[in-house]
Amino acid sequence: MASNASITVAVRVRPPTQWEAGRLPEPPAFESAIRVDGSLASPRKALSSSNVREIIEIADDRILTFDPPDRDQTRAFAERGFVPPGSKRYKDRRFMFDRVFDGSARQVDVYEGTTRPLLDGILDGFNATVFAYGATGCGKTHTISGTDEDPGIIYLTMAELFQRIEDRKDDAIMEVTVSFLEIYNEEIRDLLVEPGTQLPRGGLTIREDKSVKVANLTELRPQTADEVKQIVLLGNQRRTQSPTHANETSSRSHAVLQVHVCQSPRTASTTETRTMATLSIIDLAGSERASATKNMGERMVEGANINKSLLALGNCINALCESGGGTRHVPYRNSKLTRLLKFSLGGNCKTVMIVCVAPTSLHFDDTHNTLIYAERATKIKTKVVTRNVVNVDRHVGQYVAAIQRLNEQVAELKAKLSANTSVEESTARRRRLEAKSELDRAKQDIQAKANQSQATIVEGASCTGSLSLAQMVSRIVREKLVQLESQASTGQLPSDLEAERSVFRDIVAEQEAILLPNSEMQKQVLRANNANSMFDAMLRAISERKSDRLDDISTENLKFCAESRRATMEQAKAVAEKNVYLKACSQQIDLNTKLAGMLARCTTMIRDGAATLTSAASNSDSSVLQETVVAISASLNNLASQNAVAFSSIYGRDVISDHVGPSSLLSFTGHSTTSISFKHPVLPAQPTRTKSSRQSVSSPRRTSGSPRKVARHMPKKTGPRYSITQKMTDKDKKTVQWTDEDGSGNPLFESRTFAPENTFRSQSSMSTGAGSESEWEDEKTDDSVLLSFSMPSKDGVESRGTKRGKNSRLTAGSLKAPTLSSLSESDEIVRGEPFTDRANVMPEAGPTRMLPQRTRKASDASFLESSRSQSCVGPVRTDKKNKRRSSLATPSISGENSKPSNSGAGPRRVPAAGTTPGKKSKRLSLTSRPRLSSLARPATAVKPILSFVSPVAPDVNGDGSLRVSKDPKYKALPSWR
Ligand SMILES: Nc1ncnc2c1ncn2[C@@H]1O[C@H](COP(=O)(O)OP(=O)(O)OP(=O)(O)O)[C@@H](O)[C@H]1O
Repeated sequence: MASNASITVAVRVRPPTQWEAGRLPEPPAFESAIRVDGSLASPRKALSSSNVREIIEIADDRILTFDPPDRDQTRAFAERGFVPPGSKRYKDRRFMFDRVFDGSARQVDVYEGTTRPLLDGILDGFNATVFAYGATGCGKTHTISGTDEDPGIIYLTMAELFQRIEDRKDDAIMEVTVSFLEIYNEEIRDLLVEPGTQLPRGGLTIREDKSVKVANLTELRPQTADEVKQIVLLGNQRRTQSPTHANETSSRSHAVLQVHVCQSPRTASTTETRTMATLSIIDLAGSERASATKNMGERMVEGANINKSLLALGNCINALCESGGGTRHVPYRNSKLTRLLKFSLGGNCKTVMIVCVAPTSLHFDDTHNTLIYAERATKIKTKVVTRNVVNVDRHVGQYVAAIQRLNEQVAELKAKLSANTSVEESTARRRRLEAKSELDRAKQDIQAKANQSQATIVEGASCTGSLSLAQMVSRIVREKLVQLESQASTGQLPSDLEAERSVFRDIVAEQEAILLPNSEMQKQVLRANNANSMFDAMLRAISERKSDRLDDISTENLKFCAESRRATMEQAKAVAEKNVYLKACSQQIDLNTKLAGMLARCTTMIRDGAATLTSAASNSDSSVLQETVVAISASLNNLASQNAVAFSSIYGRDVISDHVGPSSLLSFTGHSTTSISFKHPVLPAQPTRTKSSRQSVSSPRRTSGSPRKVARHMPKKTGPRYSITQKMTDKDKKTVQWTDEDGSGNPLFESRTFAPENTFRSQSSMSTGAGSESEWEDEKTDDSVLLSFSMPSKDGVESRGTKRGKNSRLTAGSLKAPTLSSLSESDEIVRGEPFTDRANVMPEAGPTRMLPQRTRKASDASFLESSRSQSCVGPVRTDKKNKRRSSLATPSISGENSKPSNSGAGPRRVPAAGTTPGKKSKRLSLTSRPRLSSLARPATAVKPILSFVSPVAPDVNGDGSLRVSKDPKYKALPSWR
């Protein structure tokens, strides 16, 4: 491969030095000095005393004009006087070079315009030389070496060379060696010899073969451009420099930096093609005129040698120009410099000559000579440049080295590969870790949101269940109410039905209040729906979010996680709703159980009351009284029989016991009806069965001074009432009403709890058929039971007569409800309290109170607590609730109207939150109020609504059975009316 080339000549005009700049005239110094008429114009400004002027005018990047005409004619006249026409006042010579750089050119501009194009050749095996030529102090050293802060061509060239070697290192093995010498007084000196070593610093000889080499020259192998820069700076320090008149740091020698680049391709062929190239960068000493430098002595000798070598260089250049690359003799051997540059000037080399000139007239002649010198160099025609390629046939012995090298190469490539693999692995691992942490973060977000929302959502589900129950209660009661309303439209209702209607209206109103859109429960459901929607949206957002950090598996994982969390939430909602229904069922069963016992006891007491009245009537002298009492007695018997029939049809057992003993009325001190609660799923304990407990029918005695709110919940008109055990007071408004009245011939069992102040809880209780704790907290202690009966038809009674005559035991196992066997009264047994001691006590204030007042014991209070705690209806209870419970339980023990049987027992009274200790709580009561009007109303066939009964057999013998009386008097069923 060959390349046509001649010497590239570039001119760099240095900027004026500070000293020069101070003597240059400020442009424009004068206006036009010659007038149109030829006379001189008077100068406006005083002429500068200095004769310094710029003598280089740069036309473009290739052309400059030396000593151009001065535009200031006045000044020209002042400087040079009159010039006859035809004679030339200025040199005004134009030079054209390959590149011209003005004073503002930067180092990198010069590098890119001169040396950089040589690099391609160097790496392709072409020799190249760059030398700076010029008069002393014109900027050669500055251009070639530069300073540490503003490095010159050497540093910039080496930096790019090493960069290109780095880029090619996969294809070729490249070696760079550097030598640095100076030619001082025709002596070659090694600038890289460390002082104190055995190596000779000077006196080196040139060996010329196909190339020119300096023997015993130190060669260094720098790896970076910075190392080369340090080498050059070090060499420059060792270079001979002396201050001269022209330059404070004048180089008194020619400095030659040679960079040898040898490269061999990474192949394993039998022949190896090596390319070698040498880049020589030469900083010549400055030419100087002895007269100008005023050098004496050693300096003058130096200058003479410098001039001699430069003259030899000029002669060589002249010879090269004249020969045109031909055979004319070129006197290379006249100086060490030309010998060294032999192949750079006329040989196989690309050469760049950087000519440095000063810009001012102070260096007029030097600049002129230099430009002429440089112009001549442009005419040098070098030979065709060829690559320095050596094909080395490998000797057998070299194969070992080649194999060794290849092995090293393989190892190197393996290392690279494994490095790449490990990089890929580490990248993959990092991405996995990032994905995992992102996934964990997303899961935590989901969990946090679930934790945040779950309580609200689950509570909403409970409220939804409660609303469903309220709807059901509302619908059922409304059906009954519609029947009553239609019956009322045909005529005035009897008082018991009127009361029932009023109660139903209240129930419906309460239930519908719950169902109103702005009710608390509906609001809670709304809140829960909102929370649920937000939760769903959040899950959607998280599971569908796009993240660069998440890989496919993590994305799927996140989706599954979100679905799983959604399913978990749905399950929690379903469980909450189910629990509402389960507790409602449990309460219903509990309620039925207790009401069954109450019915049995009341029926027995009615029977006993009828017998007592009959006996009393026989002793009376008044026939009217006798007749009345007998009639009442007959009605009571009829009522008892009817109840027994109803009981039998409901529970499948006869309620009448054949037990003969003292009258239940006489022994009655209260019964366990106080334990009836529409809210308590926990069954009362098994009582110790006694006659009195079996036969007593009494309304609960009020033991606490808590206020009654029942007045407003009571039927507005309940008609005439009479109490079996007491006279009703105004406060006794809370009732449970049993009626057989629906006209369908079915016994109707209705329970009623009147609304407490907390509508929500009241309605919830109604929806479940059981009162809330707050509603029923007093009913166990002080409320009577309102019983309303219809007189059965005689046929109806007789049709059941045969059954009534039998002894029958009502046992847990014989009851219909399959869940009854799970119920027990063990707590009563454990407590050892007689059944009659339980809290179905009568209001002590009643004037008609027949039996001693009994109070509830602590066990009743604890039962109250335990029962209340199991209420599942309504919002989650708070501390307020707990305090209230305490306050509710205690009055039954320590109320001012009660006499605790065990003063040491019972819970401590704690004032309810929101109420003052002395404030009466608003609670409902269970009252037992048989009504004459109800008794007198003709009965229709009754059918129980409730089919579940408790295993608790109320008022039974110790074995739990209930015996039916065979007393024939019960068969006489006179109508009350
Ligand atoms: N292009 C330039 N820009 C700024 N300063 C320059 C430039 N060229 C030269 N100089 C300054 O001019 C002064 C002389 O320069 P330099 O030493 O490079 O000249 P020289 O040609 O090497 O002289 P000699 O032949 O005597 O060694 C130095 O102080 C240098 O910093």
